[in-house]
Amino acid sequence: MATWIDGKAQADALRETVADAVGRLVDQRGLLPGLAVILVGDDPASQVYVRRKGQHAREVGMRSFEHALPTATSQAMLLERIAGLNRDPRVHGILVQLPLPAHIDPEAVIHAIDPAKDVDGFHPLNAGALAVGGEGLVPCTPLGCVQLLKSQLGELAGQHAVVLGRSRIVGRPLASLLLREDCTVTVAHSRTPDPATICRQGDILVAAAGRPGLVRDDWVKPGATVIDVGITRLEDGDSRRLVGDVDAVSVSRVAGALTPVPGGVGPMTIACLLHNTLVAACRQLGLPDPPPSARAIAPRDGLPLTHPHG
Ligand SMILES: Nc1nc2c(c(=O)[nH]1)N[C@@H](CN(C=O)c1ccc(C(=O)N[C@@H](CCC(=O)O)C(=O)O)cc1)CN2
Repeated sequence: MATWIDGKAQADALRETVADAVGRLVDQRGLLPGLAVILVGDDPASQVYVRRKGQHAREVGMRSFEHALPTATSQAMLLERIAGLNRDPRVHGILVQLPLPAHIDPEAVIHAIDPAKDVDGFHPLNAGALAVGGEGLVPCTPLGCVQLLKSQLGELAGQHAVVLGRSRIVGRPLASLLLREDCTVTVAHSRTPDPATICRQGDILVAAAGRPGLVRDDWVKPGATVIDVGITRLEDGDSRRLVGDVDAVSVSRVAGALTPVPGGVGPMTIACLLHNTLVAACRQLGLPDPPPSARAIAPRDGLPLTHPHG
């Protein structure tokens, strides 16, 4: 039976570390990191995530700037808002919540954000830096996945990691990050023939395909560490539930360890956003990067065998 990797507990620990570092920055340097989050439209899930980002930013002692814009906002108006935030010295991190309404080109929006404030790590300068092993800002979900893997396995060097999915937000940057950790990396995607056979070769398997329940027990190498990035809302009459890309019931019988949905990668995404905002603030002021979170990446043991969040 697999061990559950508790992303919520890891995210709590990372937020505490960020809060300590923010406290030191305020006390010793008089610097208050600021995070600006822009939401266009009224997608209910995005509203939840944006509200949580603002709330968690305030809880770790940062300044939070929340910009809720109507669905009809034009691309030009959005770009103007971003230009204002790029100029604002109180703002060290800028994020535009995705997805955007169909009339707005996400590429144009991502390009408009100052790369030094791009705490999502999506700007081509940051994506390029990650691809060539340079110093940029790293997308939050892949960063969270690597922290969860390190919490479980310690050293990742030499592990064969299979990443299922090649999106710009998760699959591609995660493959680069895992290479940086000296893993052997295979990326499988929607055009890969026989993905089950490829996935079954992974000591680490990250499912980021956006297809609920795709990964079943016969896709998983016995004892593998499985990270489930998928979050799909299923509604069945009055009942609603969140499901991942992994069929947790069958996979938990084969895997060595597995992240739950909810309570796995999702909470780490927001905690890593706060970490990125802290890093961005330090860099903009010419200060050294804060040390990586010892508490959040220390291997843990004694984890429960039951699903940690019900
Ligand atoms: N600009 C961005 N847009 C989006 C990103 C992103 O990283 N940057 N990622 C996702 C949404 N997202 C953060 O924005 C996100 C998704 C899920 C969670 C989370 O904590 N999920 C919980 C379940 C919460 C629920 O009840 O719905 C969990 O998995 O336990 C946090 C952040 C797309 N857009």
